[in-house]
Amino acid sequence: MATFVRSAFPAAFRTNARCIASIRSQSWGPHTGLKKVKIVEVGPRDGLQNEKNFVQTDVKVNFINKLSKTGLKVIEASSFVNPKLVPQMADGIEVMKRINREPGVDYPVLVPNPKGLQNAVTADVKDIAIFAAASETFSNKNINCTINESLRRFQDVVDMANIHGIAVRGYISCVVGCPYEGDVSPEKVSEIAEKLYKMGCYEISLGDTIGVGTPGSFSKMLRAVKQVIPLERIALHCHDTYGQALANIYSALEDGVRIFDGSVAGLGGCPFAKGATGNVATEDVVYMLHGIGYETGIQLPELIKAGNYISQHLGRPNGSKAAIAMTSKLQLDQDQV
Ligand SMILES: CC(C)(COP(=O)([O-])OP(=O)([O-])OC[C@H]1O[C@@H](n2cnc3c(N)ncnc32)[C@H](O)[C@@H]1OP(=O)([O-])[O-])[C@@H](O)C(=O)NCCC(=O)NCCSC(=O)C[C@@](C)(O)CC(=O)[O-]
Repeated sequence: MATFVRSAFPAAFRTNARCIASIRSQSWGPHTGLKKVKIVEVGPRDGLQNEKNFVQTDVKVNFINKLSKTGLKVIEASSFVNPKLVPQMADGIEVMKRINREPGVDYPVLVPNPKGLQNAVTADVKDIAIFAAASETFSNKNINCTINESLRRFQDVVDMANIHGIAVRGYISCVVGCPYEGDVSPEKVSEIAEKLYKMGCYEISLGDTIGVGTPGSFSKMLRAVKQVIPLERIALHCHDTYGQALANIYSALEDGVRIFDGSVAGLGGCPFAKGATGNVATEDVVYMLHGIGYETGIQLPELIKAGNYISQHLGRPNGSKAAIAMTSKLQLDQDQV
């Protein structure tokens, strides 16, 4: 298992003054000797952004409030993007103003540009995520600019975020495959990961946007990324289009990754990646991790209740196999939620 050697990285990487991430300083790497995993719940943002029918703000707020009671420490709550392109997230400021923010829980929102950052400041957001891609075509379709142009914009966003004491997470989409360009090279991913990390992102989430990855392609990609950023700053963001997400997460665990994104009930999809299905269901990830002996701090029955709540509102069955099995086993009747 590869372990990050701090001295291999320039001092500027370790003590980047622009990185507000001292408040995110908890270390998740295997070097800690602890079997701890951090879960980043993206259901309220990635899970809902592609829903055709508008989910009422009240429902979004209740959903996030329920997630806040599960032991999750990070809940990605919304995105501050062009509402004409992603109308489902148009109420992001309202959502952020109305949720009960639990102490010790972070509620990041996606921010693509300075305008989104201004909205984040208005909504008293403390944590944002910028989102780049490892494929030029996807970058253009998703955020209407080249990869290089997006990195320039993100630098402005990070600089503004630093002024306001807002921490910044970084995403990279299409880390193993692109819906338009096919295979993506590990070197391209590591190049962008390094730039986002140098910019001051406290964590880099590697997104398999269309869920095509396997443990084989993930392992090659991770090997490249681990050369340029500390292992404990790497997160994985798996979609389950090809049913590979849990296998990919298990394999990444073996490679030392300890931060995983998930979306309760397996909700999700990207409006700019046709055919991509939902994220890996957080309930399934937590069930697997607890089974192996990892601590997540999450109470699985409460998480299942939150997933059942939103599934009920969307009018479809919960997409998590663990949730379906445990709902009937624990008699978590949806009427109770
Ligand atoms: C990036 C932009 C904004 C560029 O959009 P643009 O068209 O290049 O920007 P613009 O500056 O020309 O503005 C166009 C209009 O958008 C407005 N606008 C501009 N910015 C904002 C903003 N922040 N908030 C609110 N409004 C905004 C702006 O005011 C203007 O309004 P108009 O004059 O037409 O009325 C646009 O392309 C966009 O919003 N794209 C949506 C991207 C998105 O949300 N994608 C889905 C999330 S990414 C994802 O799901 C992948 C991930 C993270 O989960 C990981 C993975 O799985 O791979």
